Amino acid sequence: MLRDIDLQSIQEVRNYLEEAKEAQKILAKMTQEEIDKIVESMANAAREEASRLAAMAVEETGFGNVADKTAKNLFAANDVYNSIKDVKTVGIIRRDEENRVWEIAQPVGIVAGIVPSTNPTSTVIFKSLIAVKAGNAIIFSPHPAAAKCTVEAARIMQEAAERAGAPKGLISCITQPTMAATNELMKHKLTDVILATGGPGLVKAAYSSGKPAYGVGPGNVPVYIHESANIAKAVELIIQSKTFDNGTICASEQALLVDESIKEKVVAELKQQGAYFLNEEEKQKVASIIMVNGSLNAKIVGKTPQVIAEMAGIEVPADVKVLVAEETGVGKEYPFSIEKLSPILAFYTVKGMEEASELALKLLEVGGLGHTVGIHAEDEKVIEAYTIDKPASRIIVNSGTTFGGIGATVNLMPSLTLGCGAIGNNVTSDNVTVTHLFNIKRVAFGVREMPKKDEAQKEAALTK
Ligand SMILES: CC(=O)SCCNC(=O)CCNC(=O)[C@H](O)C(C)(C)COP(=O)(O)OP(=O)(O)OC[C@H]1O[C@@H](n2cnc3c(N)ncnc32)[C@H](O)[C@@H]1OP(=O)(O)O
Repeated sequence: MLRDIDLQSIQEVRNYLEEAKEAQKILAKMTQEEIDKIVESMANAAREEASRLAAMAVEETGFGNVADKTAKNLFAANDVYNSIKDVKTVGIIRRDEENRVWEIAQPVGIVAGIVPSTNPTSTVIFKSLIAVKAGNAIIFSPHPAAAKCTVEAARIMQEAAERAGAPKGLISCITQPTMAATNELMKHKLTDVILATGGPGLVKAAYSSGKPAYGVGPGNVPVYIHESANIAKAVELIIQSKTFDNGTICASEQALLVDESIKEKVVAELKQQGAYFLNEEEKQKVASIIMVNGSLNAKIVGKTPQVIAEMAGIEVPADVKVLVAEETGVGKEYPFSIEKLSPILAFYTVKGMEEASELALKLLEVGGLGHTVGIHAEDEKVIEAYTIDKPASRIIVNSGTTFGGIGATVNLMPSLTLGCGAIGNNVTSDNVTVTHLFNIKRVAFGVREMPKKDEAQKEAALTK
């Protein structure tokens, strides 16, 4: 039985879809220069509003911190923008005269953008930029716990687009987030593609909608520290990455797999750089708040180690950056082994690469198949042997996995929607970007002829 609010929100979606259809028709007639001007204006506005949107997101969700959320918004406004601004997306985008094939960009039309509560404004900036650059309209479905800041981010993007000549209704956002509205958006005949970033339930709903969908599965990133690693540097990179926005990015480190031969040095370095190793009693207390009803407890997501410690009934010094628990088990019965989206790390000791490999696979099977793994090592032979069979779409070497995964510190496509490939139930293993939001039509000229029928028969007789 639908409630009044469901009916109202469904009507809101239908109105946005009608407006988006008209807006996209206008956009589809624009030149590359006109579209580029609009996208540039959007990126500029995102840059100007980065810190205000970050503050709104922290206030509304209680996840992360303003400085890092500002950096995340700026990552979308700068890195993502720079990576797409020169991509051709209008008309004939490639002429291969040697093979006589031309490629023509065809916008997908209307994109449904599902936005997670962990990255509620940066995802809007990112998805708006790639959708409009590819010639599409986009309608956002915000997470209920982050609706205000997501609506505001979409408003800023739309107004900036309009200032540069875009039509009304190109970018919009559901203001009353209900599952009825989100389902309407995902299933409606006017919706062409879904870009779903968020919790597993919603990604599954996107795949079941019958529409083409780019969904993003969960991460559970294991990071191997091999004995050849530069330990001090590796620990510095890991702490910076793991603590960014209090651990809310799905490519952030979840478990360290450390060679036994260097364990003592790694532990000392971690302690030196702000890690707090939980004793057995403290470990049990923290373990008891990591999960509720078999899933991650949203109350610990994006919180500081001090807040998490207090929730667990323990006390840690004010300068602690990350909580670490030594662990040997893997699976839902071992809460430290799951994706925690907070500054909590599991620490495993391994006897060399083979054991690390087996353990990494088990950790990925708990919930991060196809997502991301990391390795810190100087020996390239080890790097090659370790990485080659990993079921992960991004294998980040000697860099924090948060920044590596999203393409900030390695040469991967800058993105806030990270595909996990078929093994993660995703259609792509790419970092999703503008090229995923237009289709390519190919004009192919005849360059050879099929053999004529009688000639083909003669040839067949001769070869008998
Ligand atoms: C590159 C990157 O970093 S992408 C990051 C993407 N990854 C993630 O977001 C991590 C996965 N997310 C999660 O695990 C969870 O969202 C958490 C732990 C962060 C927060 O959890 P919670 O808010 O408690 O739960 P959840 O996100 O599942 O949603 C709560 C409710 O809102 C509903 N909801 C979520 N999104 C929407 C939406 N767009 N529209 C309508 N309803 C929605 C859910 O269906 C759920 O409803 P229910 O309580 O009736 O089942």
